Amino acid sequence: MEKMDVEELFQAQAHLYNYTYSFIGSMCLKSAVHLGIPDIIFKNAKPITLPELVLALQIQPTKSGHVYRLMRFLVHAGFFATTKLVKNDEEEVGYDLTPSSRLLLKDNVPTLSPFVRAMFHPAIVHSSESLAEWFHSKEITPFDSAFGMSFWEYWSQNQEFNGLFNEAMISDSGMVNLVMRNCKSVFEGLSSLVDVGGGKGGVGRIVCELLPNLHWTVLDLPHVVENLPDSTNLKFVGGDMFQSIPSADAILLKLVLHAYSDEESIKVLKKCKEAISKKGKEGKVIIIDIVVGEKNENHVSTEAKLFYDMLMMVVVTGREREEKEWEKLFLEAGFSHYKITNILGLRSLIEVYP
Ligand SMILES: C[S@@+](CC[C@H](N)C(=O)[O-])C[C@H]1O[C@@H](n2cnc3c(N)ncnc32)[C@H](O)[C@@H]1O
Repeated sequence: MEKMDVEELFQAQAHLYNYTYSFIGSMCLKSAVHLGIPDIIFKNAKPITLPELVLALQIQPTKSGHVYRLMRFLVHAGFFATTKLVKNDEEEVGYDLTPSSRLLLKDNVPTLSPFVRAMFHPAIVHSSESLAEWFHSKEITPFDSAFGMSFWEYWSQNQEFNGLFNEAMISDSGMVNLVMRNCKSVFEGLSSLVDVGGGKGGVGRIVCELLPNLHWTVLDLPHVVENLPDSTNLKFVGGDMFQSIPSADAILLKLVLHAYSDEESIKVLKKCKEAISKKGKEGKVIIIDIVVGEKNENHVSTEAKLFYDMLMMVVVTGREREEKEWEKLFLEAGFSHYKITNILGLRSLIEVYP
């Protein structure tokens, strides 16, 4: 065989093995979160040596040697960095945080620790294992095949899952909320808005503080909004977006439509159009969600968006859409034009007009 062909084959082998073993990478990340390694390093206030880390972990003494191997992998994967430390004239390696592991600090704002924990829930991991069989089955999603009910039914019936996922959604959406203040102009001039599937009202609190004259209503499923107290211009309503949406100048759908099929999304968008047309004037729908294939994407962000799409395929009926696919939904729901702005990291802001 030619030298070049062999090199290419070995490179292909490495590529294949990397994806075959990426679940081991996920489990190493899970271990780091469950063992609390990011918080231990943060509390140390300076790079931590291996013996210090082992001591702080309070693990079985026989496992100490394996911590080095776990850290070597996680350093390679970019979750920790190493620096050289000199102690008693001896050189030692110190482990430090990287921007990715800073996002895993429990008490930091923002933190993605609850999000990462929830994604490792056995219900998610287990349902993704039946993806291949699902292509042959008549079940709507691999999650339905695995649990005999939809993800939404499982969420409402399982107390632990409900708590874990609500926290996960709050932490994921906290990343978008970081730059929500920069979106003030999108909400200016509106006197009322319904935040459909608005969860615990995270965005509402931020925007209402900036625009005290804007009346913000969160519409979400009754079990999500029960017992949430209203404030001056923020109120919570339990309901079902497929049944009815209160009228307002604008509707916000943040991280909602990607969890639903095209048919379901068109149904919701039609209800939104009715809701913004009731007052005699036509308002707008504001969508915050992933747009796949945007100009400013790099390899890492494209991969994250495509992973999200696979997750939507495993657990719900939704999908991550390219601009053309979004446009098709808007036109079918009776809207005439839209504008996409990309200032929210993995998510984009789409303003849709009747
Ligand atoms: C991914 S979360 C997004 C929450 C919030 N918009 C945010 O960005 O943090 C999706 C939300 O849609 C809500 N939801 C799902 N089905 C719904 C329905 N039929 N009617 C109203 N809300 C619904 C869920 O309860 C959940 O709070």
